[in-house]
Amino acid sequence: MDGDIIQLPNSLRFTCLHLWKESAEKLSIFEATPPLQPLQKAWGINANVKIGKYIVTSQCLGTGSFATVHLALDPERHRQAACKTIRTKKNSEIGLVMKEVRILMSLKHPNINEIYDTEENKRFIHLFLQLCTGGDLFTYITHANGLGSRICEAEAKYITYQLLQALKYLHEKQISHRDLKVPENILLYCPGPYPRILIADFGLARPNSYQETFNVCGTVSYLPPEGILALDNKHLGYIGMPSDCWSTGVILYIMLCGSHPFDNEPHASSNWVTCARDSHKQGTFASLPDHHSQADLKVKEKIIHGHVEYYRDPWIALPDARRLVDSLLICDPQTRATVHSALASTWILSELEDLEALYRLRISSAQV
Ligand SMILES: Nc1ncnc2c1ncn2[C@@H]1O[C@H](COP(=O)(O)OP(=O)(O)OP(=O)(O)O)[C@@H](O)[C@H]1O
Repeated sequence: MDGDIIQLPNSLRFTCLHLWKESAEKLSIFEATPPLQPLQKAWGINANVKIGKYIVTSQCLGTGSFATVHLALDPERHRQAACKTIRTKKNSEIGLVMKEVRILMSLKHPNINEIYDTEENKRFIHLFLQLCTGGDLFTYITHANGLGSRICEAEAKYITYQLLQALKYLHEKQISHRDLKVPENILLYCPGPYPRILIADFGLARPNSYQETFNVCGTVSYLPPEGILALDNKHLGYIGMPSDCWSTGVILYIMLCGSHPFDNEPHASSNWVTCARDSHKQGTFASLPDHHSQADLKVKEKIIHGHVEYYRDPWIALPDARRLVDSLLICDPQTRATVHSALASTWILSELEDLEALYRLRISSAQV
């Protein structure tokens, strides 16, 4: 401890000095005073700060279009958390963020990122969330092993099973997520194979999701055909739950074959394109540069025609998986697979016992 003295008889006397490392030397996610980044300064978190009962560190875990997320510590419960900070300018924005909070607060599921607390001041809303240390699903798929930007069938099945469990829970509560995508919104609870996934970012989630909405939002390359049509025709609406099922089909396709079913041109980068007309995420779509709009147009066309190519590996060897992807990527939302029918697909049912056993062992037991 700082100040302790070790005295060795007839020998030297040592005084222990607790050395506080300069921030520039710290790199690990779990260290309390890591290097500063300009964004963090702009966001107002540039050193350890106390927000409510939490100590929010300057360690940035990630940034989205509307939020920045820092590592936080809860000294009362001796646990770490992720502090998602959203800058709010108008009262209406506060209302929309609080909508996300209310939805999250009403949810408790092993595959949904839990919210612990919120703190609010004039400029920011801070959401304290369950910490995920495994990164996002996209990074996992592209870096996990030597399969070249895809994962093995067994892992893809286990991840799909978890995703469907979370969606079943949400859809039974009449909530749709509407922004499921691999790059940011599916996080891994911790590193390692057969990861536990957590759905994050409920900023576009919608209650009463059996109702048609005219406010299209989400990421273009994950939107279903009816969402794309509604995006371009303001009088058209779409329903959130079938939209989540479509996105699940896209995610499953990506996991198994390592490319996007519709956004697969070499320079098509519409993956990042977020569009929304009904939330604090408003306006992004409108401000796209031209070349992105072009790439985006192609992706939109492919989605509307619902043409999925299965010409490459590994589809020949995976007929049941392909049938499930096909059923989730049906253009007509009325006949598209639901979460229940996806869970009852041959691909899932053929290994249900093993899936359930692994899920119970690694997830349900960890929740208790
Ligand atoms: N609970 C968490 N634990 C660890 N990291 C997280 C957590 N939540 C978010 N992050 C990181 O922060 C990043 C941004 O978070 P999030 O996607 O929620 O922000 P956003 O601005 O709402 O996103 P978007 O750009 O999709 O609108 C994520 O991509 C992820 O890397």
